[in-house]
Amino acid sequence: MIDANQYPTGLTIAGSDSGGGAGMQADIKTMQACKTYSAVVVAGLTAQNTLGVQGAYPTDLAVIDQQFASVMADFDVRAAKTGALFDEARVLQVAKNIRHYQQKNLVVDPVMVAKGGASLLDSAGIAALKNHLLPLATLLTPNLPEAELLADMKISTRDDMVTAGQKIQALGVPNVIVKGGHGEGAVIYDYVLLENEVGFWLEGQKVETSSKHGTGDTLSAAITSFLAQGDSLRKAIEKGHRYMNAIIGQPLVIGHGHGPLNHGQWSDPADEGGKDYEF
Ligand SMILES: Nc1ncnc2c1ncn2[C@@H]1O[C@H](COP(=O)(O)OP(=O)(O)O)[C@@H](O)[C@H]1O
Ligand SMILES: Cc1ncc(COP(=O)(O)OP(=O)(O)O)c(N)n1
Repeated sequence: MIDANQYPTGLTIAGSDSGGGAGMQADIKTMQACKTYSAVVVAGLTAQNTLGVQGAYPTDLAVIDQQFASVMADFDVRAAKTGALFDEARVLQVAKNIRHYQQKNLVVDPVMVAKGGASLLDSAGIAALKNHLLPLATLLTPNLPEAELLADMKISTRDDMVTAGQKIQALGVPNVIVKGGHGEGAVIYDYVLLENEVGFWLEGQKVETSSKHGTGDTLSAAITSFLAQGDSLRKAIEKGHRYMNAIIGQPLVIGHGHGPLNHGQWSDPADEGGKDYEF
């Protein structure tokens, strides 16, 4: 028998991707692969596939409240993450609930634009995220375009990534990863800046694949999983990065556009053991 201590609960507060590759579907698959149970607050529905987003339908505000109430009444949510939140009203409603339930270990993935170019957060939503959600976050995980917008600067070099990370931290979030997946070159560098620590780099060989829909969701969900399991933030980030590197090299060729990741099942080779179960 596996109980809530061995298989802790993480929460994803995100949009649904009907194509199954990104959004809450990527989060649920990631958490399952990383051995964390996932509860969900659906912030909106998208009609989406590997070719793009055909429609986006934010959830009623009262329904967001009700989902939070249901989840929080029954589960011990040890870590949570946010994904696509669509607009100012959804961001404010989520922030209100995070405050109300005093949710700790909050990873905010400031999802703004899908790979196909569709907007998943309008400009008032970006301002609300910056002013109301970011101060509640344990960790913010912008990609390069999101970091450029939040830090209000162009990012062309690794030095720029460092400066952007510092500027974003100064906005009021203690810990930041500036993800380098959109960068040039054979190696991808993610810059990690943790509270009271010197920044460091996580490196990975760039995998040339069209199957990388949902990479950002997956990384943030993996980190959330490991936080739920009680790992330190640094360890959770390092394990999340190892998980990403392991799965991105096993692409699924499904659909006709940006294919999904193959989330699979994963055991961290660096783990000393004791966290593996028979399924
Ligand atoms: N082609 C790739 N090969 C290896 N790792 C990648 C690749 N693309 C992205 N990653 C990794 O996936 C994670 C998400 O990065 P990124 O793609 O920048 O986020 P987003 O999906 O939010 O745009 C990062 O850890 C990054 O290093
Ligand atoms: C519903 C929904 N949420 C988030 C995203 C974007 O996810 P991301 O991990 O940034 O992946 P890409 O879309 O950039 O591949 C999404 N598309 N849909």
